[in-house]
Amino acid sequence: MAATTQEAHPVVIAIDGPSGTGKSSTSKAVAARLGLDYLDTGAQYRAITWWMLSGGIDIHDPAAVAAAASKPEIVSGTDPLAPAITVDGTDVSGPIRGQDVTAAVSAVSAVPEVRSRITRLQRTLAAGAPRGIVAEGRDIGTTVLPDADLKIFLTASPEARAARRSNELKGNGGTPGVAATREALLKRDAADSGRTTSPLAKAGDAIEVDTTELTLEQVIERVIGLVEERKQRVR
Ligand SMILES: Nc1ncnc2c1ncn2[C@@H]1O[C@H](COP(=O)(O)OP(=O)(O)O)[C@@H](O)[C@H]1O
Ligand SMILES: Nc1ccn([C@H]2C[C@H](O)[C@@H](COP(=O)(O)OP(=O)(O)O)O2)c(=O)n1
Repeated sequence: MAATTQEAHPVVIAIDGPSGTGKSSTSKAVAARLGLDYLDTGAQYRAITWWMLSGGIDIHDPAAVAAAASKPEIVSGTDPLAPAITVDGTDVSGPIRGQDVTAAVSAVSAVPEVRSRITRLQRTLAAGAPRGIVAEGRDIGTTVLPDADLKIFLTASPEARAARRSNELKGNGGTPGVAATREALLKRDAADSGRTTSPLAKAGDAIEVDTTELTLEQVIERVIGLVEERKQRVR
């Protein structure tokens, strides 16, 4: 009998959760170690928000945001070792992390026309990833890639998340304290979980990993372990 050759099918991993749970760090490392593409969907929502703020669009007017949603060209690089994002050809990877964008992104990303545009981009990138992709965000497992091979939902206590973010902002020259950072995170969680279209939510078939007491390396190993387990099961 002729030996059958099995083409490896691209693996799709969805990692969701609130801010500061470790989605970006974990997803980048998992993608790099497994040779997969990486997609930071939060960076795309931040990029369109940056463009709206730069153009003077009133981000609290959903009709104005919806009318402009299809205008900017957003291009995401998917190399986990060199994530890149441009808007109309301009590299915005620095400016999208600013406090102004962080404060405005939940309002912009709640607008259905923004979500449908960005979701389309995300699905195109995932479908074109030759070996597969690790995509991270808020609605990847529920809406963007509901057929993902593995869905992870990261959580952590508000205190741990605020301490991590505050530390990171300090490293970038900012000075917000842990208490202020905690309040801002909880406000964004509430907005992202409470919106009507595709809110932040754990998919029914997602595996929850509480990262509060885990090091980043432990979280990465846990996710890679779950990918391996999943592969064994489908073999
Ligand atoms: N398990 C962990 N323990 C301690 N710090 C972590 C852990 N995971 C991530 N971090 C740090 O916390 C900060 C936020 O992580 P990040 O991956 O950006 O989270 P998210 O993408 O969920 O907002 C980063 O500075 C990162 O290095
Ligand atoms: N799939 C996604 C990803 C992000 N968003 C929105 C909601 C989030 O508050 C912002 C920013 O996401 P981002 O992942 O960059 O935020 P953090 O770095 O975790 O603080 O974008 C979304 O609505 N859907």
